[in-house]
Amino acid sequence: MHVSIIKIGGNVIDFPEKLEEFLYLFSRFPGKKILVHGGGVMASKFGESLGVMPQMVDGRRITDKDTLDIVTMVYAGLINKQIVAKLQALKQNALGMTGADGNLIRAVKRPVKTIDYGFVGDIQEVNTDLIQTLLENQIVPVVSAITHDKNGQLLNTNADSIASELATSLSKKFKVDLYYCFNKPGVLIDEKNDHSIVPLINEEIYAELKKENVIHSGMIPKLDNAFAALHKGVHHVWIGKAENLLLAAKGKLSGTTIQRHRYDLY
Ligand SMILES: Nc1ncnc2c1ncn2[C@@H]1O[C@H](COP(=O)(O)OP(=O)(O)O)[C@@H](O)[C@H]1O
Ligand SMILES: CC(=O)N[C@@H](CCC(=O)OP(=O)(O)O)C(=O)O
Repeated sequence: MHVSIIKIGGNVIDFPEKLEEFLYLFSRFPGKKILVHGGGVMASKFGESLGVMPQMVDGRRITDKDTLDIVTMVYAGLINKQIVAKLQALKQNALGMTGADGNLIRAVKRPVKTIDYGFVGDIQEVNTDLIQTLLENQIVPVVSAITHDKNGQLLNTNADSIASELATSLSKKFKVDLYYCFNKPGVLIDEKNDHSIVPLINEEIYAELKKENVIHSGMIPKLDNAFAALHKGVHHVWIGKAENLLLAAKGKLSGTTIQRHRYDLY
């Protein structure tokens, strides 16, 4: 089986017409597929409206008890169910899940080192048998950024990490491609210039661009997750604009392809 894992970020989800367009393209995406979604932008706005201010460190949300309740309501509730309903309308048999549903993703609360992230989960195990059963029955899993520790505690886990870990675990059984869709057309040399796409990136280029601060903030965990997935057996990793998803599926260069080393050939 060939499985595609497609991740959509909060900057697209927050714009209803962009989300609608993306979900239409996702519904046309060929083969077995899983949708992983974040929703960080909406969670921050919703939290602020309730007086809970967002606190991010290295692209990760510090998640206290109130924040955990908010992200659970926003990711596992509102966003997940809206996406599922829209995909059902597009004739996709979507099934919305958190990591707790069917014990899909077990995580541990991140140990406190220099920073206490609170209820943030690091993924330990993925129930690949469950995913296989769903995919074999033509069901499209829609996975939100909430995991659990199997002792009754929900945890907040970055959606890029969920996509990477799902891809890595499934790659032990299947050929897996990973697509990170966001609001820019790929990794850019100049963030303000959509034409400055880096078509291929390897760890050497990544290190240089990071040093020069060309790559920063949310793009760092995204690329770390992308390289980790490639190292652990994922076949192909792509980063690009949500609206270019189908071009990417056809192998047309429309965003950034991640390569392990300088001389890897895709
Ligand atoms: N070199 C770069 N090219 C493109 N985006 C970059 C770059 N460096 C940093 N970024 C930032 O990374 C962000 C994407 O990360 P993030 O906000 O976590 O994505 P998502 O929308 O998937 O959650 C972009 O919106 C952009 O502001
Ligand atoms: C621990 C942690 O940082 N969790 C993320 C999960 C959501 C997410 O990743 O959303 P985007 O893909 O839209 O950024 C957060 O709460 O922001």
